[in-house]
Amino acid sequence: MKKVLTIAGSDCSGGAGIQADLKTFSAHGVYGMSVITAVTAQNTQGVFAVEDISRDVIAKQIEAIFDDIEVDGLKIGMVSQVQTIEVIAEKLRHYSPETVVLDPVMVSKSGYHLLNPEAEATLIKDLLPLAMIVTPNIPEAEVMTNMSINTLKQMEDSAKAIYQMGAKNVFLKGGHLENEATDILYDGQEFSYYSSPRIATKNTHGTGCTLSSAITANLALGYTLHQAVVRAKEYITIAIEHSLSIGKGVGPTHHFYTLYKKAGLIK
Ligand SMILES: Nc1ncnc2c1ncn2[C@@H]1O[C@H](COP(=O)(O)OP(=O)(O)O)[C@@H](O)[C@H]1O
Ligand SMILES: Cc1ncc(COP(=O)(O)O)c(N)n1
Repeated sequence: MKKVLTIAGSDCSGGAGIQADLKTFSAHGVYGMSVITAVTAQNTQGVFAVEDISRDVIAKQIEAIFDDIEVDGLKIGMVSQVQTIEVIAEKLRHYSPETVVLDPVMVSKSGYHLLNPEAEATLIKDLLPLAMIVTPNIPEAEVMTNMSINTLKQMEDSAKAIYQMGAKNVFLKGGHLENEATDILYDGQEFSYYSSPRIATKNTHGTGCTLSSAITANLALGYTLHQAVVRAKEYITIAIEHSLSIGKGVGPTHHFYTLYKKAGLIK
């Protein structure tokens, strides 16, 4: 069985972060492991508290995994603080895993800064070069490039600018624009486009976490980058289509729809 790791924050309500990542991994039939960078108190309505895990305990979690278990794919989500980023980068440089997906999580859908704004430059400097692919949403790409993005052309310009910062592949998600949900991949030479009809739902809590975990799982399973992205886009589209009206706010995606349907548990 392929073994896949998420380095991210915990979302106690189970919609985003570590919890979304592990559900996505399970749905892909890979063995999920987690290094927790921060514990958040959040739900479908907002983020109410965050406690960052110490540098030392993050280091120990990473060592505990890599010193014992082969890691076939790894994703990085919420990293909170400069010291969190520095210790992750130091450990990854030591263990040099090949397949690293970086989701540069910055602000939650409810507007909470999950990444300290002072740590944005460190994330770009220390983590971008270690990643095989980086998956910003539009607000994150705007922060990274200081550009405003309202059109597909502006998405392309921003993806190019992120590539020039040292990313090997840039997957810019278009969920925050109107019309179709079009994401783009830039590999330094050409653009590929991945579109799906926009689904009319408010339940998109954790979509970014889910998508980057699905890319990671598919890469670990041996798919090429392009195949992994196509499969992940299919996965997130089904997960949003069957998203769950759990809680009073922005509900989570459905990770097991396809599995349950195949098993005859959903008619
Ligand atoms: N309403 C929607 N209908 C269909 N796909 C969507 C919708 N909202 C987001 N997506 C897709 O979900 C994925 C995550 O999108 P996005 O919302 O841009 O990221 P984030 O969750 O990081 O803010 C992307 O593939 C995007 O195109
Ligand atoms: C611990 C944690 N990590 C990431 C997100 C971003 O979630 P979204 O994908 O909805 O932007 C979150 N809300 N909480």
